Amino acid sequence: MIEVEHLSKIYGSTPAITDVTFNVEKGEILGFLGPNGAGKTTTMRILAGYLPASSGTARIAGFDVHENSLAVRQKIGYLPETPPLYPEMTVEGFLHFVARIKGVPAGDRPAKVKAAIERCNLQQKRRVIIRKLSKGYRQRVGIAQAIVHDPPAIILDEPTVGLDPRQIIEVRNLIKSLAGTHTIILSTHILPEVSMTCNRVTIINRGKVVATDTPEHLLTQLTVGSGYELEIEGEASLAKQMLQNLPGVKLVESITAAALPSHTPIQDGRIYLRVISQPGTEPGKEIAAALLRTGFSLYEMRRVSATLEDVFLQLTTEENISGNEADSTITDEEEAA
Ligand SMILES: Nc1ncnc2c1ncn2[C@@H]1O[C@H](COP(=O)(O)OP(=O)(O)OP(=O)(O)O)[C@@H](O)[C@H]1O
Repeated sequence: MIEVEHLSKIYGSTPAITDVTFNVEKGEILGFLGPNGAGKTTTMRILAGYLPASSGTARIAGFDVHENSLAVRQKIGYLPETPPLYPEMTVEGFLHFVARIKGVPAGDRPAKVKAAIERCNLQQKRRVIIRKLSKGYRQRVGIAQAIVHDPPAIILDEPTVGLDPRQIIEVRNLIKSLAGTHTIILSTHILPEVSMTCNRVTIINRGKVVATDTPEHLLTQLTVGSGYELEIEGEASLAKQMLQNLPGVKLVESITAAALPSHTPIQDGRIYLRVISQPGTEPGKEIAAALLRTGFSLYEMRRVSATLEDVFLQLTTEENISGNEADSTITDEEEAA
């Protein structure tokens, strides 16, 4: 339904996105995830036909966004970061207006507006002036204006920014209810948004796609993974070597003091290790038995699960290392948390 191939955009001499390629299948919700400045809005605006690309192509329902921009605008609903609302209009009046400019025939407009109002749970507010609505309701009106002409594809740029936790849940549920009948791209810099809402995720950093996959698959593909954290006494290199050879163990690494949970009392002579298991295995019993058999004292053993946050940090950090530049990724993640 949405096909993006080798898309690039350069502002002056600054590349905002470079060689971006991804697809979204019919009925799917794709999360477009990246830190601030990664190039999400630029990509969304090109797809919505509001900005020409410097090179590459994007097609929506088979129509090229540049060559057939009018047809594309009929096929998509777009919610920009700041919803384009007319504050002095009523919700219903505004949606009628949008339906008209989106080319919905006059006879069909009442039914389309009613459907969008119901879908976005705005029945109680349909006669209210937009200026008087809370931010959460305004965001629903923003989504209603994106879907009022019943487009097959919907592009939502950071739809939950600035909402309170209850409103965030409501908007996420609304987006999920649109999947299946609609194809959705949802841009966000908030990780939980992706794992809670999306079937697949494209991760973008510094204008380049660094991964596209299901959230579950991303977790198993990378060196981050589920495993165990250990506090033991003994020689670190011997423990690592011994554990590394156990069946089901993928990786053994030291945990630095800075990475330990803040409540951990660091004891002299103790070593702290993270053992990452092979996907689908649970070598906990073997690890404990091997440690005791070889004379290491085991003080603590905790199961740990990888999160999408680990994947995101790993991918964006690898990108930074290869780009050899500092980045604000950690700050963005702290913000997201
Ligand atoms: N009109 C513009 N002129 C010049 N540079 C721009 C312009 N718009 C965006 N950029 C730059 O392009 C890059 C990508 O910006 P973009 O807004 O697409 O990122 P984003 O992922 O949407 O970030 P955010 O989450 O902060 O909105 C950034 O480095 C930004 O500074």
